[in-house]
Amino acid sequence: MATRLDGRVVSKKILGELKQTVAKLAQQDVTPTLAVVLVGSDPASEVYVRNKQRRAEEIGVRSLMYRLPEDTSQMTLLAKVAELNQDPDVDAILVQLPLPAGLDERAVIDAIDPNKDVDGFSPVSVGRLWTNEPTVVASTPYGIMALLDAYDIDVAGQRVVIVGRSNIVGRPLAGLMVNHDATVTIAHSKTRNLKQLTREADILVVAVGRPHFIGADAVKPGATVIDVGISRGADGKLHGDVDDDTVAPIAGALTPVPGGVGPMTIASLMAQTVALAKRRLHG
Ligand SMILES: Nc1nc(=O)c2c([nH]1)NC[C@@H]1CN(c3ccc(C(=O)N[C@@H](CCC(=O)O)C(=O)O)cc3)C=[N+]21
Repeated sequence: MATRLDGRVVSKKILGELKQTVAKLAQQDVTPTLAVVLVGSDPASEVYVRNKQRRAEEIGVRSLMYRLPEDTSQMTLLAKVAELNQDPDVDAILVQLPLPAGLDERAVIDAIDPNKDVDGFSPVSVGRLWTNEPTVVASTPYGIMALLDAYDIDVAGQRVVIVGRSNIVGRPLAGLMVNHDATVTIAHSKTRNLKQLTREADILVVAVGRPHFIGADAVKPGATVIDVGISRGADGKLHGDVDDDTVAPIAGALTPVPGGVGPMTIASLMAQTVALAKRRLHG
């Protein structure tokens, strides 16, 4: 039976440490402040927003939430971003993705001050990631690396297959994995013989957003399987992309959904918000 990579336990520990850091910053009159913009409503974003508000409160990070209506114009959204860029009390800005159809995601991301871009989506941050320089990185990939590290799963020299090439998970995770000496393949919807490929993975990461997409026949026995998917089923429950019932008995390690990558994403977002706030002290 696979070891359960418990994101709740690991994130709790990280958040506990952050709470102490935040308390120290408070003595220097710094309150790390995260501004979140959610346009319309996306189910995965709603889960994220709810949980991060809760965690921010627990550790003393100020979280400002801006809910804009589904029919918000590009101009209004850009004006909101500009306002947050200029606000000296705001350390970190996060615009929830995906944006409703009709809004230009790239233009919005490019409008965020790279020094406040806590998702690491700005071209500057992406460039730094791929040249292996210190930078803010997307919270989900950051959280996955932290989770593997907590369980002493070393990625160096391992064959990593990432299914999904999104800017928020697949691509940045590939960069981090390469920086940590893994051998990385990114698979996607056009990949041929996907199963054959995923069966070669020592570490398989799945981020496609389709429940039960990966079954036992797509996993090498003993492999580490990271399930990034999160969809709400007709039963109202959250489901990942991996078929837990068949994969858990053969995998070496597996992240549950919920309770795996999700909580790690939040802890990583908090860690990077605090890191951005620390720059107020050192410039
Ligand atoms: N700019 C941007 N950055 C993101 O990182 C981003 C985004 N937009 N849009 C939406 C997705 C989705 N996402 C989640 C993060 C945590 C949970 C999470 O807390 N999951 C809990 C759910 C627990 C529950 O409520 O039952 C868990 O898996 O245990 C879920 C989803 C971040 N995303």
